[in-house]
Amino acid sequence: MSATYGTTFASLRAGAGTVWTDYSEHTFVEGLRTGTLPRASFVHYLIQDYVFLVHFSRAWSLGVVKSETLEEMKVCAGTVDALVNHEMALHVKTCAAEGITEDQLFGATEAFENLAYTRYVMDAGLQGDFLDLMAALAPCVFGYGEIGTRLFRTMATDTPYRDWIDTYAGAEYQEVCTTVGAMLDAAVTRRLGAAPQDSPRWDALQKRFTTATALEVGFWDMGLRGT
Ligand SMILES: Cc1ncc(C[n+]2csc(CCO)c2C)c(N)n1
Repeated sequence: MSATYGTTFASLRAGAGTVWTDYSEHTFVEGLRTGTLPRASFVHYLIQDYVFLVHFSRAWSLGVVKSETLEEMKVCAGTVDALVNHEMALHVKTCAAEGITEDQLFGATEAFENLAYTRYVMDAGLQGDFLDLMAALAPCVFGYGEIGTRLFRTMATDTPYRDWIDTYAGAEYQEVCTTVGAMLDAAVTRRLGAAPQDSPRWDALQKRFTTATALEVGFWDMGLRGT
């Protein structure tokens, strides 16, 4: 499954070891799949995730700044557009049904796990180059792609979280993952050559990816906790 998102992701995913499955098979994810996740946890997660996406849009915008090719720029700019003008709409729609307005979402107080993750990613990009930023962004993009695909195949037919699963399993989002995966492979080859794992930079990139994956685990934990 991960192979369809490119070889860089496949290597980083393998390098993250069990942290990857702690993320992609988290109890929160299992609750979405079976439908047993408490509604309050889901709504709490969505409110936090809205704020998360605001900051991820800023991080992808930094990707435009750090791009070295037009293709990199197009993918980053396209992701900012998709996030700000489309993906956040799922959050707005679901929260509106709970009586929560978009202004309230935008002004929500961030949980520490949320703050830690988004600012870690931003700092990776500010301190490093395009690859440092992409290594920190990658678990989010491909992880949700992988989770969406698996949940779509195995979900309980009556799970109330079908909209969420459909969003990430859908062709539109899967296409985003494929495009970002191809862009990432090209970006890595351009900067590190054909054997990137032999590069002195690889360990640092793997560390960024694994840390961002662990921060995804923390984000699910925060969602489950519901506070
Ligand atoms: C905690 C958390 N992690 C990942 C995603 C998924 N996601 C975040 S930005 C984006 C678009 C491409 O980068 C996608 C799919 C999320 N919503 N919340």
